[in-house]
Amino acid sequence: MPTKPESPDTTPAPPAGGPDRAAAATGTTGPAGAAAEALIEVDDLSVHFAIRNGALQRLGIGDSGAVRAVDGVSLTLRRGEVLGLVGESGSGKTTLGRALLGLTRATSGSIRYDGQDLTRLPERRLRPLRRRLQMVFQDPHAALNPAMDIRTAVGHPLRIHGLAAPGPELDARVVDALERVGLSPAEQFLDKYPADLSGGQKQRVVLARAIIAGPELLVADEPISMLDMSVRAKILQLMLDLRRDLDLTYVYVTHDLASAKYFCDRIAIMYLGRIVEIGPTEQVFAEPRHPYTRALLAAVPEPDPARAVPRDLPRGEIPDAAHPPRGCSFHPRCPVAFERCGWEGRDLRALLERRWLQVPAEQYRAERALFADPDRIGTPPRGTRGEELSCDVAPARGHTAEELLALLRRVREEDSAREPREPFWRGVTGVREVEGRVRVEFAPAEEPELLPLAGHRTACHLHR
Ligand SMILES: Nc1ncnc2c1ncn2[C@@H]1O[C@H](COP(=O)(O)OP(=O)(O)OP(=O)(O)O)[C@@H](O)[C@H]1O
Repeated sequence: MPTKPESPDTTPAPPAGGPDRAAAATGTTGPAGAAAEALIEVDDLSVHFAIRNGALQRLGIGDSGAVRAVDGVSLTLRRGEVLGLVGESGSGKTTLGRALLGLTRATSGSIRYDGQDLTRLPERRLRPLRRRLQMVFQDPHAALNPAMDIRTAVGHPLRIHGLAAPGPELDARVVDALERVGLSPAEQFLDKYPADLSGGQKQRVVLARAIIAGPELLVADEPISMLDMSVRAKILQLMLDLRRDLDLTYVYVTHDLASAKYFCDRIAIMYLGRIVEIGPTEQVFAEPRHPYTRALLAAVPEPDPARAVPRDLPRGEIPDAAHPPRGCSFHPRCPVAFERCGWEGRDLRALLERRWLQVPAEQYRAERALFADPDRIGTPPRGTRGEELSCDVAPARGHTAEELLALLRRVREEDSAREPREPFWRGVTGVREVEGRVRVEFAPAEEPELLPLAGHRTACHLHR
């Protein structure tokens, strides 16, 4: 790993609507100092992708809704910083990164850059801005056209933005860009094709193409993950050198905390379309506050076996972004969840599924047979965040609500006697019979807001 240069600034950006708003967006309430200028301000940004189930919808019985890839994100990107967007697959990092460049359209919210709201600009007005807002993709092999020589590939942004016509001036600028990314003597690369280059060289060409038109921001989406281990650190170091020499700002999209630790000034931890923790990298690593951040950090391989920590993330998988969990999206996986985190009907289903994996087969069959439709307990309508304060569970034909009620009470008692206790029951305020069904009632819940804590910001009810 390269040595991380001194951070240019980890103090808050100047207020963009009052100090509270600035603090909320930057993820820090650190001491005032030489405030870095805001390059981009994102306010309450959402990107939802419509789910279309064409044939069924035409019949009026289809499943509709939206994947909430980015869901109410606010942040300020400061000029000259490296901001990491970190999270598991599906957390919305790439979509947020693309939205910052206008490559993916926002559903709502704003992205202010250079006095304009990118979310409202038509494509023809976005196009000239792309010279200053560039993307570096994960796979350098796919990013380069195999039939295009390096001269043409790297010079392409200058041509499409009308900054240079083919000829000596364009060639000189291509040579300069290639030299800046460490490909020298650059002239020897001009007539080569991607197939003539190694993976690391291709990523350098991709970087040369990204910087040639004088950008301000590079959104780099897993720029080293497809590269050989031996060249990853060199590419990150090159990117840091380019930032210094060309006054660049980076958004670094990654699921790899180790590289984020060395590369980023600040990191935003994303979970299911939201930022759950944001702050200066050192602080987030030294004092992670959100249980999800802690779980991610615990999953980073520990080189020192004496300090080995559990590698697994908490139980369960990242939920479907088409209907995120009620309250805090992380609560179904959270080891320290409590009453107000947003328990709901599908958590009961997950609990029963876990139980049925553990009990003897005969007991599993007997218990499952009591439920009319155990696979759909608590399933919220597609496209909605669970909002129900209770969930009704119907008994199977031939069984009664009393039998179901007795079973659920027994499960609750068993779970409550166990260590560690099952957190689900902490959010259950009542289990009773209503009109031939069993109603499970839940404590009120809110979505946690990003609030300041220990120099960074965390969205977790534990820290309110
Ligand atoms: N064009 C699209 N149409 C529909 N759904 C999409 C689209 N792009 C992304 N999604 C969905 O949005 C959610 C967020 O995806 P995104 O790629 O932004 O996450 P990510 O954190 O970058 O994941 P990865 O590391 O796997 O790229 C996922 O549920 C994904 O399936």
